[in-house]
Amino acid sequence: MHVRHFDIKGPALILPKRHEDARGYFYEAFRDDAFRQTVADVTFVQDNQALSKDRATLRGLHYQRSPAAQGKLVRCLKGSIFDVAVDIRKGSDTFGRWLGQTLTASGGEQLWVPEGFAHGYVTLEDDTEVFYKVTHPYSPEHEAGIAFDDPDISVAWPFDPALVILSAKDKAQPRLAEMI
Ligand SMILES: Cc1cn([C@H]2C[C@H](O)[C@@H](COP(=O)(O)OP(=O)(O)O[C@H]3O[C@@H](C)C(=O)[C@@H](O)[C@H]3O)O2)c(=O)[nH]c1=O
Repeated sequence: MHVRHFDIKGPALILPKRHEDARGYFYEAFRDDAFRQTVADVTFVQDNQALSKDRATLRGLHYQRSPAAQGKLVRCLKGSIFDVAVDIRKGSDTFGRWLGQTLTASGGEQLWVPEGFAHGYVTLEDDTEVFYKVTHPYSPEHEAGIAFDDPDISVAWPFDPALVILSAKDKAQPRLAEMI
């Protein structure tokens, strides 16, 4: 697998090596030893899968508070997304900055979003399925969110913010400044 890093320290883009033949392809979608050595020495404890029926469905920006903070390893099983991580690590040089990456089922790219980041994505196609591994179990009492359109963060989402499809919860998320 090939690993790329970003200006914001911590997150990584993972490009698994695909073996193609006449039948199709084979690849190691996740390998614990390689991940620990080249990306992060973490243990994944839960796998999540989400289907979004419509293009422009936006989920986020979400995180779990300490001591239930989660690292997330995100990929697309069907369709494609624009996946976003926002640095909310207190004292970080890049606090409040975001990075975005297109993840496609056809390309197999994976984004590693460590603890200390809020995470969100928007679907680029109808019937998009997202799969992600997390390093801490779901804990509703530690769930938190930030408005996807917080002007202090200014994520360049690939859709008009007025046109995205949101959950009731995500329509009412606070701004990052209100969280501190
Ligand atoms: C996240 C989660 C939700 N649920 C339940 C709660 C609720 O009834 C239903 C849907 O939950 P949500 O509306 O929070 O789903 P969703 O908006 O897809 O939330 C997810 O968004 C992305 C961006 C993330 O990064 C994830 O960590 C998670 O927060 O699923 C679980 O049972 N386990 C879980 O781990």
